[in-house]
Amino acid sequence: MAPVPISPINVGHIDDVQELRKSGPATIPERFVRDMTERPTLDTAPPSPNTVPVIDFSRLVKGNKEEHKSEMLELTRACEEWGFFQVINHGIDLGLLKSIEKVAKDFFMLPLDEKQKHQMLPGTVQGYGQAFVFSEDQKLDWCNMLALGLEPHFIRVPQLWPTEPLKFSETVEIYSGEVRKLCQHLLEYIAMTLNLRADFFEEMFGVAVQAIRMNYYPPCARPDLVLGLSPHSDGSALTVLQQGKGSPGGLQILKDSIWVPVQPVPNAFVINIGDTLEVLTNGKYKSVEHRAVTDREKGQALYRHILCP
Ligand SMILES: O=C(O)CCC(=O)C(=O)O
Ligand SMILES: [Fe+2]
Repeated sequence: MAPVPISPINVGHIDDVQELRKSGPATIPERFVRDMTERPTLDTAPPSPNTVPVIDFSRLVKGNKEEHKSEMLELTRACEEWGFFQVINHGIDLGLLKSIEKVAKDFFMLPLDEKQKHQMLPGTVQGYGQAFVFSEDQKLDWCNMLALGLEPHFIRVPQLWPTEPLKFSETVEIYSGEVRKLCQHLLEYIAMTLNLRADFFEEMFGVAVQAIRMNYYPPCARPDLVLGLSPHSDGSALTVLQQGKGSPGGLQILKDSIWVPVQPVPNAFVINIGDTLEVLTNGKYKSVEHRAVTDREKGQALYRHILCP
């Protein structure tokens, strides 16, 4: 047993979901079982036109006039009607995408006591564990999380990698730099869809704070009873998600009162508008509620990156 951190918040006993899965895969402890109203319906395929818009980033950057214009219109529609879009042809090296997936997955596959050396303290969102647990009565997510805070100029990645520390830190740092640039460009195009100067947000935010997180949703014998991640909206300006290769999906967004799955597109990033942009645009662009569901057979590691002013 890892030492229980001393904290003024009593969050009760929190089982590690990967360990639960190993010891008694069919038993779902009560704290993970959702109330009827919250349980996911897993078999509802979305009507086909009802899918999250896909933005071809290369057409925004170097498309001809027509291509650029139609992509900008699609971006506007995505921000207004969905609050979510997927970005393809984003220019980030696909090898880097693979590497980040590997380091994330490798971390989650470490023995529990290795991971718990970086245990998250209750009420904080830094380190390994269950984030956002604030009380004993709260239902728990079927998810393990590794949260790494980043600072604007100096990216401080803790040495979390027991065997190859450099590989972990370096990969995360290089990747974060690339994702930051992509976010900045997207914010420029988003500003332009609002008839603002391209550098409007950059000027307003200054050097934005970046935070990164890795989520792992182990397979769950009863995906109908649990949630991988409770419904929420993000407080960020923009959030960037990378769904793992061969991922069973799991991200769902609330659209017209229906939970719509975001079908993974190979090598794409899923981008969503956070509360900050919703407020700044007076609600024209939406920060949409979303959640994650689990899969019976496949686990999924997900890399999440947020940019907040
Ligand atoms: O894991 C997912 O699919 C969603 C993650 C998410 O919404 C978040 O980290 O804020
Ligand atoms: Fe989120």
